[in-house]
Amino acid sequence: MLHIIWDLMTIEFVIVTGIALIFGTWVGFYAAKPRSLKGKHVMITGGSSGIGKYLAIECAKNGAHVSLVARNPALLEEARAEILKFASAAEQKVSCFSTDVSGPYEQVERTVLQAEEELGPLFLLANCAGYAKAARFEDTSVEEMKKLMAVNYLGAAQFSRAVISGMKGRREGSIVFVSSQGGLCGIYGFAAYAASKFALRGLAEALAMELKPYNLTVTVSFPPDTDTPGFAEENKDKPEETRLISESAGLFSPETVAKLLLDHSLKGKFISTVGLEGFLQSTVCAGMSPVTSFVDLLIQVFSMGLVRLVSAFYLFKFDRIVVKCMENRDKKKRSL
Ligand SMILES: NC(=O)C1=CN([C@@H]2O[C@H](COP(=O)(O)OP(=O)(O)OC[C@H]3O[C@@H](n4cnc5c(N)ncnc54)[C@H](OP(=O)(O)O)[C@@H]3O)[C@@H](O)[C@H]2O)C=CC1
Ligand SMILES: CCCCCCCCCCCCCCCC(=O)[C@@H](N)CO
Repeated sequence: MLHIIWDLMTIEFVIVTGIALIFGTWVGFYAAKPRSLKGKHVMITGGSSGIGKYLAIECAKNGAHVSLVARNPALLEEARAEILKFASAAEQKVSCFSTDVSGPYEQVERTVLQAEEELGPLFLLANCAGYAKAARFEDTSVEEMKKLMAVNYLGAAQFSRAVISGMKGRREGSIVFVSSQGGLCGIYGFAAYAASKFALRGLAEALAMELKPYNLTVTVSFPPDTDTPGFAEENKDKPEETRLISESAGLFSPETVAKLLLDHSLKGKFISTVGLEGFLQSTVCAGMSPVTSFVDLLIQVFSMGLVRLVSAFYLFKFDRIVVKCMENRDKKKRSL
């Protein structure tokens, strides 16, 4: 009996994947026309390092003027010089703004105003500034919880709030949020971090509905572990459990994450994922997120049950990791 159900589900999956692939090829190559960035102004918070910096490089390659927002002025200048090398035209500009995204709102507004004076009206805002702190919940200070929320969530919310009226008036533009695969399912060691990344999804969904009539799109990216300076920092004191569980979604380069994110954003896709696990996870977590891709909707409709089953295997594996790590720690303690 069980194997008949399994066979039926497999057949269903193969048919759906087949249809999706044919449609996907058609839509991907012929129908979906990405918007052009030539001469447009793109603002990237967290643009001086990691995913944000590579996103800036991609935008520069596509002919955009780029404004970078981060705290450290030296790092900003360094990134500016690197990004300029990738500009496709001599008149392209890259400007730096040393602003804390979690600082006072007046400062955020001033940064946006100044950047628009220098580089023109904003076409795309990418909220990449953020950080991760991996620790068991009882080892996480309340201060750290507040800071994660202030930088990862409020930072993105304040910048979005500051650019929206202008974009609505112009009837063109796009907002990008960088969440995380840890913003789709809560895992060991990421309690405080996950909350800040889940929050971004709620914001993005509501905003997408508000902005759609104004021809504005919202994209939220859910990257897996990405090889950046921020990732190296997070690894210094990351619990073994968090590392092992995260690893099951793979490790990707910031170039890959940034390229996909820009492509998805310019095509108006709401969800941007990287890798097979990322795609499967976004499928099972599709919920009531906006429908921006017919192919994705088709895949979600026909494979949701099966992918949920696959997710149960992953969760089972994660629980095993947690138990194993606990046993190993106990063993070590006893041998001391
Ligand atoms: N790397 C990874 O494995 C993953 C990362 N992400 C998310 O992607 C985003 C980028 O991460 P990643 O590229 O690894 O990080 P990096 O640490 O390499 O870069 C972070 C950037 O954000 C800036 N930044 C940090 N805090 C603030 C602040 N308070 N105000 C203004 N700017 C700030 C940093 O500059 P400065 O310090 O000078 O301010 C820097 O430019 C983050 O939101 C992260 O949570 C999501 C999934 C996986
Ligand atoms: C059918 C379902 C399949 C799903 C399998 C995949 C499950 C992945 C678990 C979560 C991975 C969390 C990575 C967070 C990376 C991150 O945000 C930090 N590195 C930040 O710097």
